[in-house]
Amino acid sequence: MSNIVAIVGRPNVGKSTLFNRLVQRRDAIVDAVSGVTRDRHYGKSNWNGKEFSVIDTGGYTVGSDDIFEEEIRKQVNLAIEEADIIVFVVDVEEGISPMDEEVAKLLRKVKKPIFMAVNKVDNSMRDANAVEFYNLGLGEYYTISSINGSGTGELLDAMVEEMTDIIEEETELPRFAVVGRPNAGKSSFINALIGEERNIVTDIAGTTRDTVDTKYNRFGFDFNLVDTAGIRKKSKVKEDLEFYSVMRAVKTIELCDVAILVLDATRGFEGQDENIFWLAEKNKKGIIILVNKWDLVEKETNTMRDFEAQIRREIAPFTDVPIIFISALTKQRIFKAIETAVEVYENRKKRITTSKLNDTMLEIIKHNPPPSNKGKFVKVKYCMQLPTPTPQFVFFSNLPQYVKDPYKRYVENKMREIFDFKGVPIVIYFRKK
Ligand SMILES: Nc1nc2c(ncn2[C@@H]2O[C@H](COP(=O)(O)OP(=O)(O)OP(=O)(O)O)[C@@H](O)[C@H]2O)c(=O)[nH]1
Ligand SMILES: Nc1nc2c(ncn2[C@@H]2O[C@H](COP(=O)(O)OP(=O)(O)OP(=O)(O)O)[C@@H](O)[C@H]2O)c(=O)[nH]1
Repeated sequence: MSNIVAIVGRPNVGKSTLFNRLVQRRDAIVDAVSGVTRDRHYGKSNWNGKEFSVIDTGGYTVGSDDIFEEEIRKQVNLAIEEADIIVFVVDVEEGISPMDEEVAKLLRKVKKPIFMAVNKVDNSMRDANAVEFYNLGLGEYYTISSINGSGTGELLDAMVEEMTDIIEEETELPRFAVVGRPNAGKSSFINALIGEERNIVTDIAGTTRDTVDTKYNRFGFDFNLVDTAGIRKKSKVKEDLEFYSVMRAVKTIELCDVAILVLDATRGFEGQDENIFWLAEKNKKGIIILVNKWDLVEKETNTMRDFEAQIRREIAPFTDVPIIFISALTKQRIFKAIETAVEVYENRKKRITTSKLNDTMLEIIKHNPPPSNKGKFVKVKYCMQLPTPTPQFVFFSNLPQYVKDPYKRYVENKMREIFDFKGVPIVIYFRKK
């Protein structure tokens, strides 16, 4: 099950501004904790308790004006195929343009929920001007101002009505998603792992979702690969669209337990790799990094160590993620890769008993308590793991509001040292008791 919202529309109508507003709250928190630079085009958000991903198609249009139209048409078609909800943004200042009409024509045929957002309605004077958008034949519209936020709450209320509660289905087998930028070697890795589909045991067609999990047994491990069919069957048209690869990554990450991020060793760890990494982290999925095409790298002393150090700098403070140097071509360390993915899967399911957690963590906190604030001392009384699919811990204390991020990170690092959550995002809350 996924809730993927795609924002479409012609350039300059305010898609990015709306995107920022839709993902802001959640991203702001994530940024503060991890010190990550925010990715512009996709993010994770929630509203009224529903979680969803938002993709801004706008940022992907490159090139001159005359190829814009074709690009936008492709993006709208992909959004129609792949997203769960589409927000079509139009601009009240400009009124209906021929491009809007084109997009509306594509959207009129679609069965998925479509929300037309008439943007730049910054004041009620402009409400009346929005009426002309009825002519696009998409029915009701929402008047919003992405800049000052008015109307966006109503839009979100209506959108989440169409969303499902994402409940992580308990499966017996680990679900792995192989993600990475185009040409990193994802298909080659999958082929090296499973050998041209010869080892398919069963195809489990998702009943409530439009992707396919395929069950494999390799090297003695049972696992599902999420949507390998989708990765391999893609058409030529889709291949060169960055938006397409992002869409697939967003989708398969939502459906997996562990994201296997494939990098191209000859290119390093770059922007798009980082974006996918943090997307998996925000989705609280297990992560392993495979540095592929290692056969092509000139090995001198410390090449591997330096490469690894560079990646760890980029992913700080979530640094205990397994990094494995592989070659899909020569099949070097393919076994190690899958073995590690299974380990991360187990780490993510790990349950620490309340007594063990309190015995170890309260002792550590006693020796190094949170800094006092305005002469008041924070006392942590007890802690427990929450019954969530991914490790989350709550520490009860008298003054939780005084516990700041650096201290939370300290606690997280201690927990990682003691309990081994390699490759797994963990969340720590301080609550009042
Ligand atoms: N008055 C007003 N201006 C807005 C509003 N939302 C966006 N804008 C302005 O419209 C311009 C375009 O906004 P963007 O968010 O970059 O538009 P976009 O659709 O993402 O554009 P592309 O990235 O080119 O596809 C910017 O100058 C924004 O400040 C709004 O609600 N009211
Ligand atoms: N030398 C070397 N080449 C590799 C390796 N893995 C993949 N390649 C080559 O890299 C190119 C891209 O590999 P693919 O497996 O198609 O990459 P992909 O990530 O699936 O690419 P997309 O389908 O575009 O997303 C192909 O030419 C592969 O032969 C490797 O370990 N070593």
